[in-house]
Amino acid sequence: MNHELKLAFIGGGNMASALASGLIGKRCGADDVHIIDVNESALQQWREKGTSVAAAPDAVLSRQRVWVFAVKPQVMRETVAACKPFLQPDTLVISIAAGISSQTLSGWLGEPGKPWTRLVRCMPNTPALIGAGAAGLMALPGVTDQDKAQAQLLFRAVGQTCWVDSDEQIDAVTALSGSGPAYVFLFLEALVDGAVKLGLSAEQARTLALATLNGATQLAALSPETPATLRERVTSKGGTTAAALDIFAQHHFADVVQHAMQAAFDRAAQLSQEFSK
Ligand SMILES: NC(=O)C1=CN([C@@H]2O[C@H](COP(=O)(O)OP(=O)(O)OC[C@H]3O[C@@H](n4cnc5c(N)ncnc54)[C@H](OP(=O)(O)O)[C@@H]3O)[C@@H](O)[C@H]2O)C=CC1
Ligand SMILES: O=C(O)[C@@H]1CCC=N1
Repeated sequence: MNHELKLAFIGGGNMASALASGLIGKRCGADDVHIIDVNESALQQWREKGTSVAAAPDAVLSRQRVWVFAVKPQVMRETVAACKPFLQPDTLVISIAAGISSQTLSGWLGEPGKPWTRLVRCMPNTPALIGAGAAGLMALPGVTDQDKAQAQLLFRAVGQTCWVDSDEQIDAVTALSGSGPAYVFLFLEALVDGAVKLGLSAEQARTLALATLNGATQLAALSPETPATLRERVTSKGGTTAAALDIFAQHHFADVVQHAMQAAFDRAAQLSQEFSK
């Protein structure tokens, strides 16, 4: 275990919990992690995990080499301002907030005319909770190779990572894998409800629907064939799958998915505009 990794989460909610649960015991000890959160019940849960906690930024932050900002975008500016007095020249700052651009963040963290560029913007997702996350990362010029390796190590501990080059691409990652688990859960709910309407019990439906999503995605990941070919293999001419896929096509399923992703992407850009003022 790497006890060199001294980590702070500023905001200890859903996403910080998902990340920390993969990291503690694997990349660092609980006592290497410091949590700042305004919510007393969240802090109590962290105390039980063995981390140090504080209700407001404190001097412990100065000793934590990596800071992960994990508060909602709406409170990010005031949170950054409160933490800023504890920044050290070698602090690696990581933000996981949706829709706050690296330029805006580096302005908030830096001084007039001297933006803070030791900054990684990251978009993770909640399956990190079980080590099956997907995260896009982007680094500003002040990030050293060692910092990059450190950030990569952090998020690799809880899933797959992918470096991207721009804030726009982070917004695209947000629309795909950041928000994506919610799309999959929606599809799962629809499959289960559909199966119950067709006469299966909720338990039977859940077991088979989960196994189908899991099996199909594993097959797509392991097979050299494209998803389109794998889909065709399921689809017998004049058979049941063709009947179902006809309905998806009539309702423009692919368009609906792409419109939904565009809305997530646009919302990220809109947040980014709002918070750059
Ligand atoms: N949830 C997800 O799937 C993903 C979320 N993200 C990003 O992660 C960030 C956090 O999201 P999520 O974990 O879902 O949010 P949560 O609301 O679960 O967690 C945020 C935590 O921060 C606390 N908090 C509020 N204000 C402050 C403050 N000033 N200082 C310290 N802590 C504060 C909140 O307390 P209280 O509840 O009392 O306000 C809460 O405990 C967001 O920016 C989001 O865009 C990124 C990828 C995926
Ligand atoms: O819904 C949101 O804004 C956050 C970002 C990605 C997932 N949850």
